[in-house]
Amino acid sequence: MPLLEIRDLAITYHGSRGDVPAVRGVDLSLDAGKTLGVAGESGCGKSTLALALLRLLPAGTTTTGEILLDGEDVLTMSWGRLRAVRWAGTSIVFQGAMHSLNAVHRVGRQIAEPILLHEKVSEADANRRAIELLAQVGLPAWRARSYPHELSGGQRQRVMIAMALACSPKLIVADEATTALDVMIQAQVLQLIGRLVAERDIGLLMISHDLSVLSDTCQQLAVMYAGRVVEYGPSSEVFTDPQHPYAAALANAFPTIGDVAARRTPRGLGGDPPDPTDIPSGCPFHPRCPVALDECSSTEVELWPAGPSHEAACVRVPAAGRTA
Ligand SMILES: Nc1ncnc2c1ncn2[C@@H]1O[C@H](COP(=O)(O)OP(=O)(O)OP(=O)(O)O)[C@@H](O)[C@H]1O
Repeated sequence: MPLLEIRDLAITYHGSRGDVPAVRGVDLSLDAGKTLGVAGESGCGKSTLALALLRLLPAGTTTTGEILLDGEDVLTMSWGRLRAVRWAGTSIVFQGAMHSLNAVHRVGRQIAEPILLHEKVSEADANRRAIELLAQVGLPAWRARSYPHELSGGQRQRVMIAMALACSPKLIVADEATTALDVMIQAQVLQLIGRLVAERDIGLLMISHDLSVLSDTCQQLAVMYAGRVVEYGPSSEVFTDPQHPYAAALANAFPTIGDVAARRTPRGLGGDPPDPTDIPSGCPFHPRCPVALDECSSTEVELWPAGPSHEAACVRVPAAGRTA
């Protein structure tokens, strides 16, 4: 059984602009100890998906489908069970640790807090665990007495990772967890996350607009556009041989180390993603697609096989791969 199985997930906000279908029929799965990256431009529904995994969406949002964590549906479990799942089952690392950490408490205390809340341990034991966790993310014990403003951005993000690990979760969701950091620190923090999840057999669902960052860290990649997954498969294939024109554009939108070394300019992605209250008919990417066919403005295709374990939702994927 997969650690996480998302089935036909659809999420609609009901806001002042009317209904916003932010996630539309997403299926994803992740095994324990494996890493899955979810990529896409701003507004494609990545954070909405992440928040749904812990039922953190605003009240009144409509969510249908299933989010099975070890076979148990997060969307229908009791509040008591959900409290236990938050931290001990799934924990989230957000972008911008300064806003997620409490400015008036020392970071050691903030790491010890979820341990005290979820486990029957003494304060001294929780503090000892906090110091061990700091060591695991590369921070010395004396840092436990620091306040968030006394740390650098990279150190704060390490504290967030220590907090996320505090109650030994089965799944970590990292939502743009390294985006605000400079490139060198980002690489260090990504390496740290990768090592810790591998050592502890934790599933990692990592969200970023940057496909190249995800392809370095994750084994599987899902590319989202206008609330749907448009390509899904092994990282190496999706990044180096994308089948959907949007995934291809995204893969080209960021410079690789090779591009930087050769001073090549990556191709930009023209236009903007659609307003989710007014998604174009057919394939939602067709107005921006450089290789759109006539049928793309009327037909929205489902994901279909583009390889043995690779799927893409594009009419141009060779017919041999199609199941229907
Ligand atoms: N509380 C809300 N009420 C109404 N609409 C919302 C709400 N939160 C998000 N949305 C809309 O849902 C869509 C998806 O937003 P979401 O934050 O999931 O995208 P994203 O891919 O994570 O973008 P970003 O990378 O900018 O965070 C966007 O169009 C956004 O405006």
